[in-house]
Amino acid sequence: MNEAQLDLFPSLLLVSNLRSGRIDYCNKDALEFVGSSREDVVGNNVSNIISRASLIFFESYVRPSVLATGRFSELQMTLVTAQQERLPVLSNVALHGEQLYWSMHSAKSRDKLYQELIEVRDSLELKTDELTLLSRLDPLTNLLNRRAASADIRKLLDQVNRKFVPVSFLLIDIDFFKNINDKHGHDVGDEVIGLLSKTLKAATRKTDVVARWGGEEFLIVLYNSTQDDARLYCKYLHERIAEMRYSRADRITVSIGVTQLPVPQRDTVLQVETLIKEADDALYRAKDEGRNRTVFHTDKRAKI
Ligand SMILES: Nc1nc2c(ncn2[C@@H]2O[C@H](COP(=O)(O)OP(=O)(O)OP(=O)(O)O)[C@@H](O)[C@H]2O)c(=O)[nH]1
Repeated sequence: MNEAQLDLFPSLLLVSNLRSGRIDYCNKDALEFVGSSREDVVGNNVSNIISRASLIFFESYVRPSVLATGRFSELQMTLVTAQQERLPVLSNVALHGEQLYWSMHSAKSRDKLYQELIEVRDSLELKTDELTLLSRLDPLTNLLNRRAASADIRKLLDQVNRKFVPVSFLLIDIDFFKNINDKHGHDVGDEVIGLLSKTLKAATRKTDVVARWGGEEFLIVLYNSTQDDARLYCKYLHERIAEMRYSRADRITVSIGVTQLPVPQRDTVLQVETLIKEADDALYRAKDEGRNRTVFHTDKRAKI
């Protein structure tokens, strides 16, 4: 086969000396790829057309492997053109005597496609994160919705089961909220719910769970909070809420029902539903006893 026939191959062909690195042969495709004439390439060193990083990789990793096995496949490297453009190629290398036979393919479109795929994946991940966050939040208040809060509470209880930390469950319900809607309209009601949510959020720590549990009902789970802590906390909440002012509505009060996580047995499976039910019973009593107050489920327990 003569050189003219080798020029017909639709890939980059190159022959170089293993020890000196001198290029002995280069086909037409390879010359066009690096943008040089045959005179500029043949007789020169491969280091003139291979990037420094590729050369270091070749010397330290590929050469020993080629010496041991006689070949190396799918070598990813970068060629540097006469215009100093860096172009990715994929090479197979075979050793015959002192000479290395290279066949290379441009990996430009493959790398571009790969890059595009990475960008699409990154933006999809970002979108998924945004959607996951959105699906966890209540749109009016930006607090956790009931479903997300339940999931977070289950995780928290799993943790507390392993290493006990006192936890308080608070159900908070706006008193006579229907009157606000009836007197001022639903929009004003929404504004009250939004402002109250901000107050609740501001009054909690990162480790607590704050959620919109229902229409005008909120759930706060206080992590590392004893019953005495919860009592002080609820007093603080009533005070903060009494201080709140609304542009178009009257002041509001809330009723709070609280339950405390009992010290768990090692194997106890804690039921979120049971704890919520206890807090709900206490809230019902708070409403029954005149509203604008906190009732503890444990107070009732002590009497039984
Ligand atoms: N504006 C507004 N109102 C809501 C929303 N969700 C629930 N509500 C209203 O909240 C009111 C709750 O009324 P009730 O359950 O009778 O309770 P209440 O008037 O707060 O009285 P007590 O809880 O017994 O103190 C209802 O009128 C609901 O329509 C909401 O997202 N926005």
